[in-house]
Amino acid sequence: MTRDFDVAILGAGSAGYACALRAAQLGLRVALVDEGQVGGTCLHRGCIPTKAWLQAAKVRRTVAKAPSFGVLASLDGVDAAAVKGYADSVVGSLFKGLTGLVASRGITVIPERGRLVSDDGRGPGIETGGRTHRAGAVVIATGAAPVTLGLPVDGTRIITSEEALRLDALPGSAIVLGGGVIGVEFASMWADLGVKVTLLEATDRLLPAEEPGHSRILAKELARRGVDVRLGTSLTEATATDAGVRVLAGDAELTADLLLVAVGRKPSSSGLGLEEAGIGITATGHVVVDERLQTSARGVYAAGDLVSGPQLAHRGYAHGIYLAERIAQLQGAFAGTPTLPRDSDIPRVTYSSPQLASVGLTASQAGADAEVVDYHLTGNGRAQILRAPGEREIGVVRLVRRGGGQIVGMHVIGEDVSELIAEGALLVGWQAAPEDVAGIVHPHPSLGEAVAEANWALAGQPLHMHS
Ligand SMILES: Cc1cc2nc3c(=O)[nH]c(=O)nc-3n(C[C@H](O)[C@H](O)[C@H](O)COP(=O)(O)OP(=O)(O)OC[C@H]3O[C@@H](n4cnc5c(N)ncnc54)[C@H](O)[C@@H]3O)c2cc1C
Ligand SMILES: NC(=O)c1ccc[n+]([C@@H]2O[C@H](COP(=O)([O-])OP(=O)(O)OC[C@H]3O[C@@H](n4cnc5c(N)ncnc54)[C@H](O)[C@@H]3O)[C@@H](O)[C@H]2O)c1
Repeated sequence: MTRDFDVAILGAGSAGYACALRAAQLGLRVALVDEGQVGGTCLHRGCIPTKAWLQAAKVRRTVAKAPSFGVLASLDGVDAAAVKGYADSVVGSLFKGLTGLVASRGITVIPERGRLVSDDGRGPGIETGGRTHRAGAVVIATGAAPVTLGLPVDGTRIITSEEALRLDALPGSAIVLGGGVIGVEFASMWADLGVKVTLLEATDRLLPAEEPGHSRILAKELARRGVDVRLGTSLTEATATDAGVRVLAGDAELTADLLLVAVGRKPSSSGLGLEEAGIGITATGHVVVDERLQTSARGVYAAGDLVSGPQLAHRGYAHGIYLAERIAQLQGAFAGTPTLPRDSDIPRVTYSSPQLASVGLTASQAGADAEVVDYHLTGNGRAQILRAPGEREIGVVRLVRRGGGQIVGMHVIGEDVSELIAEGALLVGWQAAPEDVAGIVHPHPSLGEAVAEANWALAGQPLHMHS
């Protein structure tokens, strides 16, 4: 039977393009269909541009406190158009590299809107512009889009993260709706760039999935930098006005130049032909899959933000790589063992100031026999060097161990601590016990020593820590 491709992928974001790259590497003939640009949300409208804006915010904060390090500098302001230019240049350079890589692996990119076509005996397919591309397997990876709660999003006064990243002038004031990852990153970044920010969160804490103590530290730290953090506050009405936006939230009426709506992202699963193919979609819009990411339609799989669980780029990569190997295995092109990581082993980072990073279980999720160690970065030489003199050190590394056995969680908060979580992912993913890793030497002075110190404490041999 002649098929156009071994695998056809709908959506070229983190999940889709990772699947394409790995499948091509394994010798499969691959089609990658996307109506937008290869790289998807993360590269063009998500991870990369937000982190570039956060870096600009950090530079401004650093310049503002330069004199306390003995360096004389003056802060003249922020040129938002130039910051956007810098963010665009980072995206552009990564995009160039990615498109070159995709081309070098012989992947056929189809730059069109597509939809699933059921298996008619020749395999499932993707239809684009009246043409059907049949394949041995189809991967659906169409991602997610902002939830707007029916608010009148106009892209100017009432916006989502998509428009926020395209601003070439900063607002004087902003209301951020939602104290999840997007809300917290924008609130932190805008506050550091000089915007007056009000942050509204419906639950009683920011970043509800993180350790409660770390949520409290974050809220306090944002408030210290001028963010008006309002917890337990839902918005009831938002109206764009000539001057900006008017918002009713709880008993308060608030005004600002703009409102950023950041209350979650809904899977983009409708209008793709999935229901017609008999594929289950949950009330939240997630595609129903089994433990191998297979849908109920033969030869059709789903990956990334479409699948219930943390909406993270690196989870998308892991799904894509797994599916490429699984499909290649079924087609006789891969002899290895494809492994799909558990969602609980996937690390998360919020790149605000301070940063929060975590992997595995929180202390309360670990249960009654959990042992917890908090190593405060006040005892860490590198942390002391990084913070401005006179500033209070608020960083903490928390390790959670279950019943005298393996480490099941690591949760950190502090400046520049995001890179530490890769070690946490190794500890949790390899089910290490503190005694197993107590002999691993960490460089001095480094933030990583805080992880070693927490491990030593759990192994009953704390060094720079009172027992
Ligand atoms: C502001 C923001 C910041 C973020 N920061 C981070 C971060 O720092 N770290 C992190 O891990 N995650 C971050 N994320 C989340 C991350 O971007 C997503 O988890 C990731 O992009 C999901 O990948 P995906 O492949 O599932 O979907 P996407 O990347 O959304 O890709 C889906 C692709 O499908 C295409 N598509 C959809 N429908 C069709 C169709 N019918 N036909 C053709 N093409 C179609 C779209 O054009 C898109 O390119 C952030 C998200 C946002 C919004
Ligand atoms: N650094 C990163 O990894 C990163 C950065 C940005 C986005 N993302 C991903 O994008 C996804 C979407 O981010 P998000 O922040 O939009 O969603 P989220 O689910 O992380 O947070 C949404 C927040 O909005 C609150 N909320 C909901 N309705 C509300 C209302 N009516 N009033 C006030 N608050 C309300 C929720 O309680 C929650 O805290 C996340 O799941 C995340 O995984 C990741």
